[in-house]
Amino acid sequence: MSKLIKIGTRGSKLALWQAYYVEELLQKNGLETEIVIIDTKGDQVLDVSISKIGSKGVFTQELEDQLSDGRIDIAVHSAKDMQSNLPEGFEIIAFTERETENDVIASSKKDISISDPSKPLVLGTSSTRRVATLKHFYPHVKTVEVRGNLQTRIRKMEEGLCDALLLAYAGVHRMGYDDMIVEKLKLEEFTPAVGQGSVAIEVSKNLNPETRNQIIAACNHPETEKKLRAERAYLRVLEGGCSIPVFALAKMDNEEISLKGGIVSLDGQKRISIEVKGSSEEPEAIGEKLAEEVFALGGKEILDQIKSTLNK
Ligand SMILES: NCc1[nH]cc(CCC(=O)O)c1CC(=O)O
Repeated sequence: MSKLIKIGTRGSKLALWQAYYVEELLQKNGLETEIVIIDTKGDQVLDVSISKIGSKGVFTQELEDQLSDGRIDIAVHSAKDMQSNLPEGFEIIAFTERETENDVIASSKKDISISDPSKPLVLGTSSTRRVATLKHFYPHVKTVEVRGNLQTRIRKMEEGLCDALLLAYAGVHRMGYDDMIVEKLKLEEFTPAVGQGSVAIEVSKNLNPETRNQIIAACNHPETEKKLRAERAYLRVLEGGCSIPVFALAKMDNEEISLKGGIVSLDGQKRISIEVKGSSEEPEAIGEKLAEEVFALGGKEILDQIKSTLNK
């Protein structure tokens, strides 16, 4: 008999969607499940920007505490929100099949365009990558910081804080707000954050091997896993979490991975974006090669400058 799998998740609607999605994958494979909702620091502190709370583990710490003592067996997260280096004793064992990776503009208004400088536009976002990318490609667009879950952000937009929101397609789609999408942004400009669109399953390294294998068989999407390993290796070299404006997107064709990625300075002045290729047998090596080449082109200076600004 297989054991009951306790799925730990944050309580936001998007987090719950992810938990139910994973639950369904597990149940389809004959596993029994239970969902445990856990409150995290990132959910409680809504008035301080994430980059100021300290990016490390604001959304993951409490889930890891419960993984350690066995109150939950797996923690479900947006892959994008996972630090590139997990604390000792934890590992990601599965990445679910990736959703469309693009960023999108979502609004209740219809006449929104980011490429027409004659139309003033205020976009709500709290991502340094999105703000810096806008400054680089669309300097006429103004931004305002909007935090909170998707529902809260939409409410703030409708109250007039901004004209539209800049969000991941995956989240908007999962929450059923497709009809608010006014523009799907180009991957070449708004290259997504590492991991965007996939759901990651984190466990304690003490999880019993049989359960571990059952979870992998039920939930892991091997192509997504290889792509995200390449992307995450890039992020690991840069020691960045989701608060640093770096980006990377892997594509896989047969057994070859091409990884496009780079970094953009906070003021949008400098942006490096390149592509490297390699064998999907060694995805991490591709991510490391990307980091090396980005650094060689001046990325290290941009990164150091970003880190010193964010740590002030
Ligand atoms: N940083 C918050 C976050 N984490 C994951 C998603 C969306 C779903 C995903 O990318 O998997 C979002 C919202 C957003 O960026 O618009």
